[in-house]
Parts: sequence; structure tokens; C-alpha cells
Amino acid sequence: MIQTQIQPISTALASALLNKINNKTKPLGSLGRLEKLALQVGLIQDTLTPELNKPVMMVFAGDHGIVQAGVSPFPQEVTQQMVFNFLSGGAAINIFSQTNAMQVRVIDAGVNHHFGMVPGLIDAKIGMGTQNFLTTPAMTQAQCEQALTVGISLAHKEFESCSNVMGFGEMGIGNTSSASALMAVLCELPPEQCVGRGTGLDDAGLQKKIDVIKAAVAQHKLDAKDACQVLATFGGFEIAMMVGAMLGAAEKKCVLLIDGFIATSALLVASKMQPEVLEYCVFAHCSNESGHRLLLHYLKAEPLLDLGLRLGEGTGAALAYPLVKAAVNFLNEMASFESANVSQAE
Ligand SMILES: Cc1cc2ncn([C@H]3O[C@H](COP(=O)(O)O)[C@@H](O)[C@H]3O)c2cc1C
Ligand SMILES: O=C(O)c1cccnc1
Repeated sequence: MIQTQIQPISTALASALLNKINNKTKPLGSLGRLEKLALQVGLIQDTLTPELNKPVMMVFAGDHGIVQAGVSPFPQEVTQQMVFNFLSGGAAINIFSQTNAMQVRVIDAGVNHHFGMVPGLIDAKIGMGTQNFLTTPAMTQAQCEQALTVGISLAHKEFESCSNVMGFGEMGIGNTSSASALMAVLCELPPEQCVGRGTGLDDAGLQKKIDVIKAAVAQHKLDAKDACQVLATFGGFEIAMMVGAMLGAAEKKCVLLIDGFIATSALLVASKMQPEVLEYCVFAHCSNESGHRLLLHYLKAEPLLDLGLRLGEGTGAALAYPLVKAAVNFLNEMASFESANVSQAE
């Protein structure tokens, strides 16, 4: 059903890259995580001189029927209001992307609003928000497949316009509930460990959200191995499209910048479909959303930043991008012991 073929990254240049890194004018290993990043990007691009071109931040927006169960403190219309905010450049993701020279794409994957022709908005609407997954699957298999296919082609389009580094962000009131349900089923974990306060639920709100996710997981009795069905049942249109875009980007050997809890839940789904996608990922940060740390641990991912963010939109991914750039730049531009005439350790 998935039309992507992701190659495992070639390790042919691993020792040459390590050699290049180790010969830079610094004590062995002293650039820590940046050295691992430089190696990863070199391997992804299969070159000793990687380049990061046209970084793009793809922000997928969609609405969620599960909001009817009272799982978010914010009303659903915030999703469409934030889409307008993204388009006029006023959201956190606009500011951080601009800070780091990343282009922002705003994609309507399934917001419950008729936008009509709005300049700058990519119309990829699958539906007017999902169904309430407490009672029925969030979307049909056909809608899920359509979202995946469109996501793949959006990433391919960016690659064809010369982008080889892509960040993934989202907007959708209620989507931490989707992400929690996806995590609980696919990681086979108790919902309590996967549910957090989202945009700021109080203790009673959190307990209610846990009860809702528990009831939904119990109601659908899904097979953890059927990632497509799990995605269709609990996903949002923006999450499903992000899954497709991640697979499409990895197929083209791009560097993927993975944001917070929701983007990581999309990657979890993608990794169940094609595990090789993980080799292309840079895990930007650990969100304060309860569940993200455990999800990262499950994926054996080491996040770069831990800033107490809990926003989404791609903000963590945009903030981590300069570290990836710094890694590539040191690999390409830093002097070696030989070129700078510096003595090595004895
Ligand atoms: C103004 C505003 C801007 C946001 N930007 C991202 N989110 C984040 O919060 C939402 C998920 O939280 P929950 O599941 O609790 O609704 C998503 O839209 C996510 O991107 C926002 C939320 C709000 C209110
Ligand atoms: O980590 C995230 O992506 C997140 C956390 C809380 C609310 N929205 C997004």
C-alpha cells in the first residue's frame, strides 16, 4: 500500500568520514554530539562534503473529532485561526524558521474550515476534520491512504525544488490525544504513560483525557502490527499526511528534523511501516509533554535539545536546525591538524 522504497543509509564512507572528523583541529571526540550529526549527514548523503540546501518547514494542519470528548482546553476554531496566523507570519514557527532561514509551508490537511483561495496555503484537504475516535475510526482507510499519498508527493515536490532538509510540524487542537492513542497502541504501553496535559489541562482534565484514551483503545481492539489501521483509527489528517511526508523525504535521502510529541508519534507510525526512515532522522528536542521522553526512548532516539518546550508547530525542529548546520559546516570548513600545522596528541 505504501509506495515508498527507503534505502538503508550506506555505511561505505563511515571510516573515511570518521577519519575526516578525527583529523580536525580538536581533541578526539571533543565536538560530542555534533560529531555524530556530521557523520549521520555525511552517511545520508553518501559524501565527505555534505550540503544542506533550501531547508523547509512543513506545517500540517488538521482538526480532530475527539475534541468533542473534552480533551483540550482550547476550542477547535483555534486550528483555523492559527493557520491564518502562520500565513501572516505571526506564529512561533514563523519566527524561529525565519531566524534560521527556513521556508515555511502551511498545509491544510483537514481543517474544519472552508478557506477558499488563500494565498500561501497549500490545499490538501482530506476532510473537514476527523471523526470522534471514541466512537468510530477517525478516518476511513481510503482517507488515510490519500493522506499518506499526498504527504509523500508534497515531500517529493520539495525535494524536486532542491530541498534536502525538511522539518515537520503540525497544528490541530486535540492532536496530543491522537498522538497518545497512537503511542499506546503501537508501543503497547498503558495509556497513562502516553497521555499528557497538551495545551495545559489541569489535574481533572488530565484524568478525563486518560479515561478517554483508555476507553478508545479498549473500544477498537487493534492489532499493534497493523500500523495503517491504527493510523486510520486514531490519527489526524495532519498526522497521516506527515507520516507520508516523512516517508517521502527519507526516500529522497533528505535529512528529517523531528519536532515534539506529535511529530514523533507520526514518525512512530512511519517507522512501523518502513523502519529505515529512522536512519534519516535528527531528533530535535524532548518536549515537556508527558510521554515524549518515553516515546523517544522507545525509538532509541537521542534528542538534541531539552528546553522545556511544549508547543509543536515544528518549533523544536526549527531551533535544532542550526546545530545540524554547524555540524555540516565544521565537517566542510574546519582545518585539519595537517592543513593548520597543529601538533597531535603524543
Ligand atoms: C494558540 C495555540 C497555538 C498552538 N500551536 C501549537 N499548538 C499545539 O497544541 C495543540 C495540541 O494540544 P491539545 O491536544 O491540548 O489541543 C496542537 O495544535 C499543537 O500543535 C497550539 C495550541 C494553541 C492553543
Ligand atoms: O510536543 C509537542 O509537539 C506538543 C506538546 C504539547 C502541545 N502541543 C504540542
